[in-house]
Amino acid sequence: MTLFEKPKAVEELNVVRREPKNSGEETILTARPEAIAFTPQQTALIVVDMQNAYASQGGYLDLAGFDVSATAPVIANIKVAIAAARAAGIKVIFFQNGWDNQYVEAGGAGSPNFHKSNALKTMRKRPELMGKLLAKGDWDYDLVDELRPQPGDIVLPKPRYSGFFNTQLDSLLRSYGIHHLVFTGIATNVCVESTLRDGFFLEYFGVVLEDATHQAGPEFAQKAAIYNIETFFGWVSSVRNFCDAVGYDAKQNAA
Ligand SMILES: C/C(=C/NC(N)=O)C(=O)O
Repeated sequence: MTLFEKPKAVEELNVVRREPKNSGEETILTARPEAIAFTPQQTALIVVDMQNAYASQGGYLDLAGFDVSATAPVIANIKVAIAAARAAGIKVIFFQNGWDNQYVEAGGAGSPNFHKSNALKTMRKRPELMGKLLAKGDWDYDLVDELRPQPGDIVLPKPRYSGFFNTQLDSLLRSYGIHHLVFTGIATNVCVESTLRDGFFLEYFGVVLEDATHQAGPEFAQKAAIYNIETFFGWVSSVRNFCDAVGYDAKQNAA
């Protein structure tokens, strides 16, 4: 079997294929509600906001009262997905959410972000945290140690939940000829879903690897986001299926 040959099990299934057809060698990702075909050269792996703020104890979500105790397996799964993407020639794009340490980019009281951001609200309650939560240059803003960008990866700062808002994402994807986006990161129900939705409106095919994501809030928020994506905006798959699709043996590469 060559690297991107279709596995027998999915050959017979209903497969979503973009038209005009992808120009490179195609592979098929097992997903819900149906399998989806993509070419690695026209696909990006999007790593959403894997910062201490969202994934570490003592980071913003934790301080704001959200449960981050189950993020370690998510980090480990994202690490595998990143390695598989790099090995297959899939562009890896990291997002970092946040603002300058004076919070000018967060918007003032004229911005809904000022009123809805739980980071900003937490800092208004606890002024000693001002200049720390989601502030560029602080530990909270940094990507977690386990997920470090490498040469060839792209790192994009973003000031709001959607990765398409006020960033270079759309123009970068267009210049690379990328139209399939594979999503990982935190939080499924906020920045992952917002970015995937905006991508849908811009004609990008979005797939979320559900075991490489984690919600902000109760478990029903994860279930609802996954339901929305699977039913209305895109496709849902797993890190294992992604590795299989690109011919990456996670076990062998872990050794
Ligand atoms: C709640 C929240 C989520 N961000 C994200 N990266 O999904 C926030 O930024 O306040």
